[in-house]
Amino acid sequence: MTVSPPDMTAVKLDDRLLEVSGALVRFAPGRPAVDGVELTLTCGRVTALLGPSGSGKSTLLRAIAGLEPLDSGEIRFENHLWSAPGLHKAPEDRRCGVVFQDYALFPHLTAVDNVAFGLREGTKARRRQTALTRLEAVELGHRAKAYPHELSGGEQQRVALARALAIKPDVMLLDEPFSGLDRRLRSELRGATADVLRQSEAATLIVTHDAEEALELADSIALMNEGRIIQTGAPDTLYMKPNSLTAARLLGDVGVFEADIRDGAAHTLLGQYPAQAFTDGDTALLLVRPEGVKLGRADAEGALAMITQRRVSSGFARLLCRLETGQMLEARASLKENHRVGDAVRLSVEPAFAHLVKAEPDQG
Ligand SMILES: Nc1ncnc2c1ncn2[C@@H]1O[C@H](COP(=O)(O)OP(=O)(O)OP(=O)(O)O)[C@@H](O)[C@H]1O
Repeated sequence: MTVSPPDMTAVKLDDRLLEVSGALVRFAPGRPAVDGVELTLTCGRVTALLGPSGSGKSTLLRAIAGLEPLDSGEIRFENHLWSAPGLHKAPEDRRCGVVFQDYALFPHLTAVDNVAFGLREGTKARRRQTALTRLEAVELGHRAKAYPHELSGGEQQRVALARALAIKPDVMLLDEPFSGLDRRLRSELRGATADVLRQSEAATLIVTHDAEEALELADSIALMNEGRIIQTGAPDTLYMKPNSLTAARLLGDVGVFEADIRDGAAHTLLGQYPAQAFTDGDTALLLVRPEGVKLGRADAEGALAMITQRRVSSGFARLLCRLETGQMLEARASLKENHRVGDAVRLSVEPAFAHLVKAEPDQG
């Protein structure tokens, strides 16, 4: 049997980190825009920064790029200090590639000249050749001579990506890079963009407020709320095991049920669930993802409910069900199943899609 040698490149990339610790940015009295953020980005990996509007995502990205000074905390790349109070490495010395929401292409330069703009080394002809290679990497070599206004939104996005990658950055920062594109194009570009970014071996941070986008393209997701990172982890872990109701809601629809912890189990309207991490008397919430809700006939086991709404989504039906207590729970069903509004059903939940979290005073 042949044993492959260890992949030294991967090991080396994993060791190249951008580390944000205790980062705080304050624009005005009151809650800071970025409030003590801890975040690590790894070279060769794509991290999505997901959070609601105003949660501080762009400010954090700008602080990493060197466009916003820190009031406290620090930012280091490979242990070299980039930012700290009173210390600020200039943006052009950080080897950060940045793609802004509006792409910020120069309208008077062709695609290839836009990409060549940031290159400093070599003759003009050499820089153009490098720019062309970068454009080809995003499958736009054939549009090299086009001006931005002659390019579609998706093509402009790829020119901006090629331009940011042209300097072979250590860190790539993208602020809502797909937001100006229609839904179909957005989904097409996501996968391709993530592949290009991984191949670039930069540590990548993509800011988004679209959960589907974050789940689809990232190796890891950092959830941001009110200036803080509230949870980080692999997409599926975060989706299935959020650490709070806020984290769960940032990633998608979730049903919420009070859970009474007794004898090591969580007692809920939807049955009992193991609750090893809790002690008797705790108040917890059972969070249920719609994909895990099973619908049985009215004479089956489970909580009795009535379907109050049926909506067709891409590839499945969303069924809104009202339990006897008046609580609502969303379920997903195949389009071929003949569920109708007014049908009585029994609801049960696949344990893998149910997750207990601590109840917080402001949650409900
Ligand atoms: N230059 C600035 N001066 C004053 N306040 C600012 C400035 N930039 C951002 N803020 C405030 O800081 C907070 C965080 O803003 P930020 O743009 O980082 O959020 P965001 O999560 O990126 O939001 P969105 O998704 O809407 O872009 C907001 O309350 C915003 O109003």
